[in-house]
Formats: sequence, C-alpha cells, structure tokens
Amino acid sequence: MSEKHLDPNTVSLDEMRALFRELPGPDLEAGTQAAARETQLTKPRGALGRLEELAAWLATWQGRHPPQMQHPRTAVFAGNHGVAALGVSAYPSEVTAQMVQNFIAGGAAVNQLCRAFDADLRVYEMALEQPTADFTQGPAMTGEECARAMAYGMMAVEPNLDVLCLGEMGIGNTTSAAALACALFGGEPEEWVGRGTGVAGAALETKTRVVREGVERHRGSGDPLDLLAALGGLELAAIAGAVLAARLARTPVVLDGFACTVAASVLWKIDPKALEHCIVGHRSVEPGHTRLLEAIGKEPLFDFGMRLGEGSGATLAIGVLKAAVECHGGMATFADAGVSGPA
Ligand SMILES: Cc1cc2ncn([C@H]3O[C@H](COP(=O)(O)O)[C@@H](O)[C@H]3O)c2cc1C
Ligand SMILES: O=C(O)c1cccnc1
Repeated sequence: MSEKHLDPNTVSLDEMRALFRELPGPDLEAGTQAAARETQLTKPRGALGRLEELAAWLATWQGRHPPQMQHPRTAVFAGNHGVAALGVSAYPSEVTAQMVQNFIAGGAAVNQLCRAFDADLRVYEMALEQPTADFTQGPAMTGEECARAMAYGMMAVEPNLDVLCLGEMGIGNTTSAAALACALFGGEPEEWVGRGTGVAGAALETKTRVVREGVERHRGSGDPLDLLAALGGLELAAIAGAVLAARLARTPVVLDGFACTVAASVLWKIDPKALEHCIVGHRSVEPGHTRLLEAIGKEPLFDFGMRLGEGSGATLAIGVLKAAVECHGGMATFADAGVSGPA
C-alpha cells in the first residue's frame, strides 16, 4: 500500500471524504498464518491471551507474517485553541509551545517512553501563534483549514513504519475534544467533560458551559468532518488525517487517551470500519474516554491511571507490542522443542 499525501494548497474536506471509498481491509492470509503458528507454540492454546491477538492484529495490518516491531514511531501534534482564553484549562496557552521545546530538548514524559522502547519521536508544531477560533462564537476552523491540518497529519505516515503511535499537545484541547465527542455521540456535556490538566470548581463549570455553548451552536451543522472543523483543533484534525493515511498505507495505529481517541472517532462516525487498524493504548482518567471507548467498541490495553496525553499511553503500548512479536516469532514450536502436544 502506498502513503497518501495530499497537496495542502488545494486539499478539501470533500477530498478527504472521497478517501473513505478506498479503505483497504486487513491481510487475512497473514492473519491465518499467525493463527496457525500460534497453535504450534509451546504453551497451552490461547495461554498468552491478548498478546496472541496483538501479534495477529499486527500481522494483518502490516500485511506480513511474522509481524515485526523494529520501527515504531510516535507522532505528537501540537496546536493552540481559541477556547483556552476562556479559562478552561489549569495552564496557560504558552505551555503548548514551551512543551514543544521540551519535546525537542528531550525532557518530556513521551521522550523517556520513546527512549525506553526505541521509538522514533516526531513532533509536529502547527502554527502555535495562530490558535483556532473560539468555537462558542463560530467554527474553530474553516473546512479548508481543517483539511489542510488533516493533510499535514498524513505526512506522519511513511514507508516501513511497523506501528504509528499518536499523541497531541494543546492547552485547552480536552475542552475541544469533549465538545466534539458530545456533538458526535450525543449525551450531556457533563458526561464528556473531565478535569484535563486539573481544572476544578468554577473553572470546571466554565469548561462545561463552554462545551454546552459549542455543542448547541454547531450540533447538526454537518457531517463528522464538518464537526471536526467546527469544534476540533489543528492537532486533532492532524491526528484524524494520520489515522486515515495509516489505514490507506496499512500501517497499524495505537491511539492514546481521550483527546486522541476523540480525534480518531470522527472517522469511526463516518465508517465504523475505519478504525479497524487502530488499538487504544490505555484508558485515560478522563471520564469521557471510558464513555467513548464503549461507543466505538474498543478495549484499551491497560489502565494505569494516566491522564497526560502527548502520546504517553500509546507509546507505553509499544512495550507490549514488542513482547507480543517476540513471543510469536521467537517461541519454539512443540515439534522443535520436543514438547508433547495436548493429550
Ligand atoms: C506541562 C504539561 C504537559 C503536558 N503534556 C500533555 N498535556 C496535556 O494537557 C493538555 C490538555 O489539558 P487541558 O484541556 O486541561 O488544557 C494537552 O496539551 C495535553 O496533551 C500537558 C499539559 C501540561 C500542563
Ligand atoms: O486523556 C487525555 O487525552 C488527556 C488527559 C488529560 C490531559 N490531557 C490529555
């Protein structure tokens, strides 16, 4: 499969919509080979549980058997949000750019996780001095801006990636994500709003009100991509683009926490099959994440009480994926080891 890159100067949301007509499916032959090998390995059938499923999932989306984990990448997209000026985050907007510098200097949590698992970290800074518009007053982005951000995100998908882990950095983005999730999946703003960086009290009430105003203004204003433009952010649109491009290139994807999963769920709303190549690394503490995971039918790999974002939960999953690949490829078969099979 080839990498899909679109011209950012001319790209449109309609061009993105057209891509849903060509989504490739999994490589079922690689999956059959993985299942056959699994029965030969020196362990009771199914005894490695989800590790076995992960090896098969990697094989089907990498389109090869055995699956490999030599080249994991974590892509973190950073953008700023107009709604941040309304007091919805515990931190000021400047932290977005400051954290990008921290990523570049190697000082953030995601840097350490990438080093722990030999992942290639890419940071994509998206016009941080130009935040999106305040979505309580109008759409956060025009359709063209949203499509351009998606096209930018697509560039994170390059040949020979074994897995793509996605993350975001954008002060205010759990407000944007809550509004987008509420508009896409329904329910009350209270069910989607969490503490993010740690908002409480009056600020939490403000955050909930901002989400309500945004949803009331934009709900029903179009299809999921229109809602992404109206309520999303540059980094969330880039994640949606990266997930779509990864699918077209048949690259497996690991999603991170609430904000990242909301961005990807825009594609699920268009076609639930569009996230078959994605797993979710962890369950974020953000209550909306659990709600969203139920809606899209995904069970995260682990629940470590993390609520950071920046791709940390997705990157931590690389360790588990490497373990799955090592067991699947490296274990002896019953025949090789002279171990008796089931009686
Ligand atoms: C120092 C620092 C590092 C971070 N790394 C990720 N986030 C996370 O917090 C932000 C979302 O929370 P809210 O919607 O409450 O602003 C995002 O930037 C997210 O990636 C961070 C936040 C801070 C303060
Ligand atoms: O789960 C997330 O994506 C998250 C949670 C808190 C802060 N930033 C992101």
